[in-house]
Amino acid sequence: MGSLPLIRVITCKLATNISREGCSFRPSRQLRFGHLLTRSFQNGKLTVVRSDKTGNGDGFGGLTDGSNSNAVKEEEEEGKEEEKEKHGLMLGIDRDDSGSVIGLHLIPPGDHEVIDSYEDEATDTKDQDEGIEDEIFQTRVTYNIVFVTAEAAPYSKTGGLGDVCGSLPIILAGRGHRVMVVSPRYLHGTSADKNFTGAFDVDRRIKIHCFGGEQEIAFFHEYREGVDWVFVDHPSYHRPGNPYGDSHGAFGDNQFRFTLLCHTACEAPLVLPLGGYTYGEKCLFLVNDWHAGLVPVLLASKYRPFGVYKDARSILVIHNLAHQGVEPAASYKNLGLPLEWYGALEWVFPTWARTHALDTGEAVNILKGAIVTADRILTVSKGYAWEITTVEGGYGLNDLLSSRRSVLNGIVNGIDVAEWDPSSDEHIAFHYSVDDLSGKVQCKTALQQELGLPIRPECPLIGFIGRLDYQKGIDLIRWATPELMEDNVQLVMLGSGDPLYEDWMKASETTYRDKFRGWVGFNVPISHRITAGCDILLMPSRFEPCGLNQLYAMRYGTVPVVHATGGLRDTVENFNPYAGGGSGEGTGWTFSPLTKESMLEALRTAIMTYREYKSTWEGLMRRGMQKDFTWESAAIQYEQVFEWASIDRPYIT
Ligand SMILES: Nc1ncnc2c1ncn2[C@@H]1O[C@H](COP(=O)(O)OP(=O)(O)O[C@H]2O[C@H](CO)[C@@H](O)[C@H](O)[C@H]2O)[C@@H](O)[C@H]1O
Repeated sequence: MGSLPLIRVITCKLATNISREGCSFRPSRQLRFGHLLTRSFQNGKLTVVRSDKTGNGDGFGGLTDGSNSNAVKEEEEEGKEEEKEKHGLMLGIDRDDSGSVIGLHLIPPGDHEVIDSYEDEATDTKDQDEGIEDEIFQTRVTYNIVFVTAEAAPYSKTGGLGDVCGSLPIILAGRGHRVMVVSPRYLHGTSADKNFTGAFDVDRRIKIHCFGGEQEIAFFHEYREGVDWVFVDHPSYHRPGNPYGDSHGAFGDNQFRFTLLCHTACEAPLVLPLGGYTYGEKCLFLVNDWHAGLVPVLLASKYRPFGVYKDARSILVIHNLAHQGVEPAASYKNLGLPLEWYGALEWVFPTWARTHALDTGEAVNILKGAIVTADRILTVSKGYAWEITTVEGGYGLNDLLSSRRSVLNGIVNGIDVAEWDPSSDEHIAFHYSVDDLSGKVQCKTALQQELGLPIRPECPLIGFIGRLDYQKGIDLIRWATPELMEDNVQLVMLGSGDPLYEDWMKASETTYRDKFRGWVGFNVPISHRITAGCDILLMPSRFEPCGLNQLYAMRYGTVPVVHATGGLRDTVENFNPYAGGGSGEGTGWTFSPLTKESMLEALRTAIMTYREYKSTWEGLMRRGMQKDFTWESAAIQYEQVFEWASIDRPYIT
């Protein structure tokens, strides 16, 4: 679990049920969504198949290239039976004139060429993990992909969800898929509204029935970087604040607002003729966090019983399990779901979590609904994929997630390496690269000057960027600051969120006038300048599904000091000064347990290294800068999951 084991889709024993992490591999009419695929593996263990029998490329698993195999040489014929034994048989799909599947047929072994095959099945997770990361796909299977998300940068962003849904779709589109992103058209009455000026009303209206009424929805659309950005327009998205709330807290009608998003996202592929053609029913929904969580429930309960979306699949992507979309049980009737599907969302809090004697603990939980109906589940790192199956990290959903372990994987996020590039970043005054680091110290002094700190190029400058939230371990920073400020260091923090910590940051500026700056607010240019100007980035997250700031930091030669959890542990390699023949290995420091003491100890080790071992420090910077955090490798892994999703039958038929 948590890994992405290689799938043997190319040749299979006709006995059909090939076990893949407990899943059955069954021939079904939903075998494939797209067209053709060829693939190769670097480590020489790949089976590549080609067949011309199916004409339309419908080899089982979709691994055909239509090249001629009729002229199979005689010697090859002789080996057919042996080959059959060794590699199994292939199934092709028979279609009628309309393209509907009417049956399956065997493709004789000679009609597909096995260039090489798995000799040894990976016997443990590690082997399997290494396998998928070594794969080089030449993607020819293309999918119609529909991202459903509460935010997508640059249109809307409050955190990492916006980053991911703003960049992964573009990468997937660049790899040949047809990609639509469905997200609300937020208008907050601020300058951020101009982000939507490139999107135009497509003059298509639909009515959504929920919350005891009928809601009219309009669609805005922008085609940019190969992606159809579709914005759901409704008055409830037009208000001051951010996508989820304002200075008074979360909006009270978020369940309504995101119910609208989900219903609309299900309609969009059917009704929007983008570029002249709808996406149609055969699409793959990427459902991000609880806001989009009703999509798989709707597919199963509202559409499939009427024969719609039979060939669609849904993949739930969990960016943060702490937010689940829990509301009183009575709100179920508002969601536009059939009554008999209540059990999918039903959630009963344990007795200790109930707030008063009459509290029955009954609620609806949208993320739970998605977990029990989605075809597959992804999280944003392997470490987090495991953590959410544990009592400590599962936020009450660990048992359910464990029960779906066979379809649960973790893929570490990539980053937008064009936006986050120290050699060309438009937000920083000086540029630098791994070959010439000289601009970094200039970025540091520029940052000190901008923030009104004493300009001290030799002074270790520590940064923090993120939501001021329990998740981010902000309380630990607060408790450690008095001790940290006794050292000869500077600390700059950028964030917004819990007013308690916003006030503390402001007050600390006065207390530690020459050493501390706290920028309260959400400011992307400043986040770039802190990332470039600091020497150390501190991330004491209590849990961190992936974390992007440590990735940005490493790309900018800023050494991360992080709590060893989730994606932070997966991406930051703890510094080992003795490895590499004494030159050291690693890209930062990972500390554990999550205590003030262990955080300070890691920070002090980093500060000492910065001060006293300049070349070692440069080695740390360079190794981080040279890491590959591009979306490409993540996209390849996503495609593998798409393939698995399309091969399996819908989880709920
Ligand atoms: N005040 C501010 N001003 C400007 N920019 C700010 C900012 N506060 C945060 N940001 C930016 O927002 C993003 C935060 O991304 P993270 O991945 O660190 O956290 P988040 O918890 O939001 O995301 C969740 O989803 C992502 C994506 O999957 C996971 O990586 C993560 O672990 C999970 O918690 C970064 O781009 C950061 O620079």
